[in-house]
Amino acid sequence: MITLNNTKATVKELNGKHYSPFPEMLPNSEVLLLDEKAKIKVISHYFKHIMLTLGLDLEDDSLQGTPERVAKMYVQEIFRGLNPQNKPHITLFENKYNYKEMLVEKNITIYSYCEHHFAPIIGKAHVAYFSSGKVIGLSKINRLVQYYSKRPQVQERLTEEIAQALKEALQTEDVAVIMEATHLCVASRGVSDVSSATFTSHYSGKFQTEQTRRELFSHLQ
Ligand SMILES: Nc1nc2c(ncn2[C@@H]2O[C@H](COP(=O)(O)OP(=O)(O)OP(=O)(O)O)[C@@H](O)[C@H]2O)c(=O)[nH]1
Ligand SMILES: [Zn+2]
Repeated sequence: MITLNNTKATVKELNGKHYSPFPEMLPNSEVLLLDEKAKIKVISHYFKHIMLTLGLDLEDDSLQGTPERVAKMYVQEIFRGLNPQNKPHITLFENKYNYKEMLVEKNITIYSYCEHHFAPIIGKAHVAYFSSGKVIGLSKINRLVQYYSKRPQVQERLTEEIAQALKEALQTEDVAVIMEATHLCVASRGVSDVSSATFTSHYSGKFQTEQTRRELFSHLQ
């Protein structure tokens, strides 16, 4: 039995490569208390079960480390946006230069994962805003997009979360987010359509007017 950080969580060690019953699920409230190391331990244990259930040979030296590799990848990389401690610190500057026009940060790489299949969502985000007196460090826009992407997502929520975070950071409603992405759960399995893409957008404040949107689209062409 392994005890994790004083929580009631216990997991039974697998007996060699034989399949054992699933360990008891942790309630969500206790999962949140686990630190990264403990989460990696629990996820690798479950992933080992998945591999064994699929009939994979965990004695194989190429597969032996896979449960821990996957667990580390989930916790420290592709789902790191689930940990609020990883939220980027946003640097704001005074708009001393009195820049009044639209700022567009385009072609920000999106690499997210669909929450239904845990398959990649790959695409681009374009973000625009008008300053309300504060200017954001450019790279912080990319970092915010990355942070919300590193979660199991649906594209609609991802678009809204980015828009909301920018509004809070910049203290303005004048924000637009446009996203175009390919969902590998649509392309590589199921309906297997490799050419379709999904387009989502959020327009608020000044971006609700036709003229401002036209200007934004002209920058994106
Ligand atoms: N709205 C929305 N749907 C998504 C997104 N990513 C994946 N999906 C869809 O989520 C749906 C899940 O539907 P289910 O019927 O439960 O899953 P499924 O049986 O695997 O469906 P198929 O993909 O059609 O084989 C699928 O239609 C996916 O295409 C997203 O970002 N937004
Ligand atoms: Zn999916």
